[in-house]
Amino acid sequence: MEMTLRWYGPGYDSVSLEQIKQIPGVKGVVTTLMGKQAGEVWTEAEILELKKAVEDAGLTIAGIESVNISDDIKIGTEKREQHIANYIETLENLGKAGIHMVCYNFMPVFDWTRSDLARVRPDGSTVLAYNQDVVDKIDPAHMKESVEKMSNGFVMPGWEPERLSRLEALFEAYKDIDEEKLFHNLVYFLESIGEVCEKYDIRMGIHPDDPAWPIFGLPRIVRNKEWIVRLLKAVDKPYNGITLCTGSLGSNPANDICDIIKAAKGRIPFAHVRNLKYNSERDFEEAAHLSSDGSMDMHAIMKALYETGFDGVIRPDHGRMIWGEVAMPGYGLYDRALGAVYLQGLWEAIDKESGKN
Ligand SMILES: O=C(O)[C@@H](O)[C@@H](O)[C@H](O)[C@H](O)CO
Ligand SMILES: [Fe+2]
Repeated sequence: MEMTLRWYGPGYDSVSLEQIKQIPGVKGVVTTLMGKQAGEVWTEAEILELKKAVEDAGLTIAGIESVNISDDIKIGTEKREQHIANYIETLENLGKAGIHMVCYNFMPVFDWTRSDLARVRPDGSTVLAYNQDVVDKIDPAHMKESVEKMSNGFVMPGWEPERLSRLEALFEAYKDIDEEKLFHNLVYFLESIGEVCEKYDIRMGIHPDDPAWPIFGLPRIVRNKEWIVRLLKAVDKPYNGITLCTGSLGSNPANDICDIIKAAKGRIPFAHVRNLKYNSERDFEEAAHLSSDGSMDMHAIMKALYETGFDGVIRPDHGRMIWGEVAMPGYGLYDRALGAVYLQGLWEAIDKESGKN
């Protein structure tokens, strides 16, 4: 496994590459071109510039998180073909630059959703949290204002101002899209990019929906073992894989993460490993990565990855805000660094005890 940290790119991240380089065991980052709108081409020159910035700091680009998919592709509008052609060109340019892992998601309109970006935990840290009752009261048309107030002035992934100002039109465009249509459009997209992925040995990792159930009346499909297995079978090629995100899949306690890891064996190019604390059926909050701080068994998760031969890119996911750090919610340095080292500690122990090494 290759331990990394997510880095948002020059000008977008409060964490520097120099800081990331000092986290033990972290040799690479997963990054993106933040300024790009979904549907646009990433040129070779832009990719090489990003690559140079990372490599000049002594790190590597282990993969891209994310090359976002436009709503036109998800809905299947007449702009879909052009956007897919642009996506293929982007993959070609990434492949030429030696980048072989790409994360994306297929959530309509929103990326991840939380009701609280700074809930205070008993230890005084603040975390992202989700409460269904609060979300049920949010009028999606006014979400722009609420999110802007909550995000400390940072741009949140998937919640870019450009997208939020088109909410009403977007909801309208999705009105006939149910789970089956969305799934069909996802398969269509994956089939269309097969050739370029195979040519450049690019492994695509779809990120699960977060939380793992439909919200605001919009369909969400990458949310449990059944859908994941169905998707892996529908395009049964090594390039079609998943980003195993424990926090997203784990938002639904009915999801057995270790079982999903086993079911997706060999098809997990990327893993996001973090812990959550369930407070009730309708409320969860993020926790430190350490098992005892939340509700998940991180040792069992790392062991399932180990035992299924996981050889992909991995990163800690959302961290708590601790020690007075001011950063994009979930993406400070300190708690993610603790997470990266803890996960490597688990892996080292599992590896040594396996007797294989
Ligand atoms: O929850 C997060 O912050 C990330 O895991 C997602 O934003 C993820 O990058 C996207 O869904 C993948 O496209
Ligand atoms: Fe994730």
